[in-house]
Amino acid sequence: MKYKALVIDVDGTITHMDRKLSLEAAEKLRSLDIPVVIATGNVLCYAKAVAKLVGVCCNIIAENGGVIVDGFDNEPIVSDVIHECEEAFEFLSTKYDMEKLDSVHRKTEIVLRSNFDIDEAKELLKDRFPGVEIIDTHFAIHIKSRKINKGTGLLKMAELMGLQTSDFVAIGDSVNDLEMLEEAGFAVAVGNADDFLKDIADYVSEATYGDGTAEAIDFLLSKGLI
Ligand SMILES: O=C(O)COP(=O)(O)O
Ligand SMILES: [Mg+2]
Repeated sequence: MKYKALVIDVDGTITHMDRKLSLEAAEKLRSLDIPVVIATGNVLCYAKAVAKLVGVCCNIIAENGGVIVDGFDNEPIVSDVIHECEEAFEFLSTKYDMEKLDSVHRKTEIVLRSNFDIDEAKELLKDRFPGVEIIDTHFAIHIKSRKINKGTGLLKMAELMGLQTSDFVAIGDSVNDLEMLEEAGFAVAVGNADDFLKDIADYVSEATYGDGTAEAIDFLLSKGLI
């Protein structure tokens, strides 16, 4: 089977831990003759810049599926899920000294500096705010709605592109990629990925970060899968 598109995470998958872009991964993505969708927990404007500079513009799943756009100048689809996240944040702010990140551009979730006990916060939210989850991507802490994730984002993006989610290869590194990899037709975890992601992947790269993405793309090309 030849997959028709690729959906790829950004931080930890085409960037290193210091968030510097892997030029090798960018080169590989840019050279593909199938559409490449950027899927990230970052905000839309950041994801658009990534897509433009990497040269894979511009089908984007931003804010972990909360914001979706299929074209640089098209109107984004923004999920109306911020309210419960805000309420959960206000509640946690009575317990911890919390710092919001990227709040000016964020429309569907709240991202925080990792300076509080996340496991304790998860317990505090569990019964009070069942519709909200806290996830740690190793790059930031997200208070997000359980209604959306990169998997629901991929479902919507596939519809917009006239494809099935099974037509996609998905590549990721962290907890916020799990649903996307489960939804796609072929799942790739880079070498630095969390173990639970490697457990469900069809291919696990030896190499890490962008080198892992480059390795996976070479593998997929060598097998005629893309
Ligand atoms: O936004 C984050 O926390 C991580 O970003 P990513 O989804 O591109 O890895
Ligand atoms: Mg990531």
